[in-house]
Amino acid sequence: MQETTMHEPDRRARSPWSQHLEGQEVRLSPLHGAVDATITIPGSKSFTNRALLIAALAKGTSRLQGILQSDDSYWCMKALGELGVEIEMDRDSVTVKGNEGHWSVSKADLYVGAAGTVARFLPGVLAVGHGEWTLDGSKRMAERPLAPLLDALSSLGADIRYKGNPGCVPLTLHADGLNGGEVTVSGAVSSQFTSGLLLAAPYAKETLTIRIADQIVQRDYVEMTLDMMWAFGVRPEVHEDGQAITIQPSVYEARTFRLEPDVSTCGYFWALAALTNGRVRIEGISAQTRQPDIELLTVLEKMGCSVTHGENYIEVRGTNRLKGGFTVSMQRWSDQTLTLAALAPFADGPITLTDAAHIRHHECDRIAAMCEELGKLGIQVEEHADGLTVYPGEPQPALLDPHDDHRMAMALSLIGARVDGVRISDPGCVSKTCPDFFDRWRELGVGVEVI
Ligand SMILES: O=C(O)C1=C[C@@H](OP(=O)(O)O)[C@@H](O)[C@H](O)C1
Ligand SMILES: C=C(OP(=O)(O)O)C(=O)O
Repeated sequence: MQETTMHEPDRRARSPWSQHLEGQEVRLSPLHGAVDATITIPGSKSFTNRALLIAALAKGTSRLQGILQSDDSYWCMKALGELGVEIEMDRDSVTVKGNEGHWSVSKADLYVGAAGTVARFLPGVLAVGHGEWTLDGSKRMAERPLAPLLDALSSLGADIRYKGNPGCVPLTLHADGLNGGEVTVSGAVSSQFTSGLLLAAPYAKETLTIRIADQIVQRDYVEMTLDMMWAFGVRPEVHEDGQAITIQPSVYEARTFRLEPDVSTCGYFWALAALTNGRVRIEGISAQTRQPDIELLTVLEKMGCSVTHGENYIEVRGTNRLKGGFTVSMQRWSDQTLTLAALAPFADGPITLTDAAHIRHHECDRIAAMCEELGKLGIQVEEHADGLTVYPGEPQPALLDPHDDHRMAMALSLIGARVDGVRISDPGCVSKTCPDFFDRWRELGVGVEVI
């Protein structure tokens, strides 16, 4: 068996909440029989980091229940703590004492890890204050696009100097309040630029209108930001068919808030039911969620699974032969592209995933990385500029590289739950959003050995 060089993970970006930091690889062995479980999943990364930042900007003390404890939320809380925000944790609840954008520490070195939500949401939050902060992140973060957001903030008064690649971290941000007026931003590479401007917008000195130059990929995440702003008492006005949003100067009001489970994480567990002709019920989630990855359920149904929506749960039952032979646009919910790509070899026809060119800018180039790893398993794949086609096949034993990407590791683990001999290097990378993923996998009956 040919074994190629693995991508060197950036371990500095792993938080104290990570696990298997020293683990070289995880060896997976298939479930005996079908999964049959009722489980809960920790809070949504997207809700957690939005709620933390808004609570820090708010007037009063907020209580957030059901937060995610992972690398991405750790770096968010750490940065807020370094700005002088008081955050107290009690299991999965936090209280955050808001300071209305008056950061008490006006000079600090802040680190965002590998968290896109922190890298894209923190600059605006800083720009409303007065001070000078440096911002740095993981090696991959220094390659991920930030320029559309930073250019917009510069045009509103932030003074940003780049220490490495222009438009990327590391950088220094000097702020003396955010101006109002009008600003235009692109949503074609990431929805997070628009969300990052929106979160800060109520604290601009005057009314701010954000114009979106093009089509936002994964638009639901912007809607999630708007919902969260409403929940904390701010009223953004969306106009021009959604292409412009106006925010009056206003202040977030502290709230007590229970966060939803992370639907992106739920996806791996529902997919496990699909793959093993089993049953997985996840409690605490409903189809009414704003989280776009809920769309996975529609595709699982198309593949022959049955989905039951209860009062406070969603259950997936698998099938003994998954159906393929279709194309699906991943533009709105592209975090599940890798999940579907991992299920696809077990379907009865090829599956083509399209409209996801932006995921080449995520934790790794996810299209290229998935094609490479499926290739190592002997699966036929075609790489397209905006996606991939995966053909039915019989995965062969292989050592796989998650490319320092939590979703690559979790998606590839699905294959290890069905066929013998799948090994994945650097199992600790799952800590970006689900540090105990492999314990959960083991509890559901998958053989998991971390060495
Ligand atoms: O705003 C958010 O919480 C997110 C937006 C999406 O990113 P992009 O819009 O950058 O693709 C998504 O992939 C990410 O996991 C979370
Ligand atoms: C793209 C993702 O994360 P980020 O928030 O770092 O963009 C992801 O979690 O799949």
